[in-house]
Amino acid sequence: MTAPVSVRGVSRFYGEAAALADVSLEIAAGEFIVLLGPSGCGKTTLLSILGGFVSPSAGQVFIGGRDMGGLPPAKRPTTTMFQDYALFPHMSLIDNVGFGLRMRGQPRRARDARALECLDMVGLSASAKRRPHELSGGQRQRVALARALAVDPDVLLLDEPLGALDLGLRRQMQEELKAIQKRVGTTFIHVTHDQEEAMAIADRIVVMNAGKVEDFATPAEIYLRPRSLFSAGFMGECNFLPARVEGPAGQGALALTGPSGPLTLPDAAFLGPAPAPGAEVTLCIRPEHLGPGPGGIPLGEGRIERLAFLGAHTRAVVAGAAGPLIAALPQTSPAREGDSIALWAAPEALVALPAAGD
Ligand SMILES: Nc1ncnc2c1ncn2[C@@H]1O[C@H](COP(=O)(O)OP(=O)(O)OP(=O)(O)O)[C@@H](O)[C@H]1O
Repeated sequence: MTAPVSVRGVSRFYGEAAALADVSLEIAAGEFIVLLGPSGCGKTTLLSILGGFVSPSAGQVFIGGRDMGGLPPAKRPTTTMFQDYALFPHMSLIDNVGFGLRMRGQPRRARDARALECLDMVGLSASAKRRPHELSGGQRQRVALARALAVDPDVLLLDEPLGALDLGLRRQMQEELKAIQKRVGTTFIHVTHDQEEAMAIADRIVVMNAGKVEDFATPAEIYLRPRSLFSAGFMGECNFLPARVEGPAGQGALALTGPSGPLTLPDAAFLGPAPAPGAEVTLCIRPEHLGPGPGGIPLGEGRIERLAFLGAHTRAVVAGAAGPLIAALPQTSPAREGDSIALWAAPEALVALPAAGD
C-alpha cells in the first residue's frame, strides 16, 4: 500500500541545539524521496520522527492524512529498514521475511505465502530455505528489503541501507531498489549522504543542512536550478562567482558587474523576482557549462593550472580574475597546462542566487 506524508513545521531540539528546525514537506503517495545532506544535518532525526522512534519538539507529521502524534512505531503505517539490518541467523530466509507477520499473529501458511512473494520480488525465492550466513552481503540486503515490505507498509523508511556495500554492489542495489519501489508503489523515504545515489534513485531529493531544508525538487531541478548556494555546492561541482546588479539591460535581461567586468544575464537566471540595482549576487555555473567559447557570457581570460583526464571529459582548473574556476573541457581539447584560455558560460545554464549573508 502507499500513502502521502505531510511534515508540518517539525523541529527537534537536543538541549539548546536544533537537530531539526521548522521542517515542512509535502510528499505524494508512491514517491521515492531521498533525504540528502552532510553528516549531522538531521536526516536520521527526521526519519526517526517519521517512524515514531523520536518525538518532535514542535510540529506535526501526517501519514495518509492521519496525525501520527503520540503513535509508537508499531502503530504507524511505516516500516524502518536500518543500516545494520540484522537478520536472525538461526532462521531460514522465509522465516526471517515472515517474522513481522508472525508477530502480527498471521498463521504459517499465509505468512509463508506472503514471505515467498516478497522473496520473489527481490529474486531470492529459490533460496527460501537457506540461512543468512549462506548469502552474500547484497543478497542479505535484499532479504532485509523483502522483510520490510512483507508487512505491506504504506511508507518504507530506509536509513542508509546501502552504506555498508562496496561501490559496484551499491550501484546495482540502487537500480534494484528503484525498480522494486516502482513495482510496489509504496512511498519510500531514503537517507543518504551520497549525491550520486540520491540522483540515481530519487523522484525528488530533500537537500538538508544544519537541520533545515535547503532544497526540495527533482534531481535535474536541483542540479540545474538550485535554490540555495548550499544545494548548488552539495550537488556536484559548481563554480561560484560574485557579481553586483547594475540595472535593467533591455528586454528580459539585467546588467551586472562580475569579477572580470560587465556582463548581461537573462532574467531567467534569477529564480525569484529580479533583484534591485546594487544587490550582491552569486553566479552558479557548473563546470560543463563553462568552456573556451566563443559564445555566451564572457568570463575573462585565465591560465590553465591543472588538467586531469577523467574519461568523459577533461577537468581544467583555470586561474583568472574570478579566482580558480573549474571547467569541463571536451576529451579532444588540445589545451595544455600553462595555456591561456578565455572562458565563456552558457547563459541558459547560469543561475544567480542572493549572495551569502543577504
Ligand atoms: N540523541 C541525541 N542526543 C543529542 N544530540 C543528538 C541526538 N541525536 C542526534 N543529535 C544531534 O542532532 C544533529 C542531527 O543528527 P542526525 O543523526 O539526525 O544527523 P544525520 O544527518 O543523520 O547525520 P549522519 O549522516 O552522520 O547520520 C547532530 O548534531 C547530532 O549530534
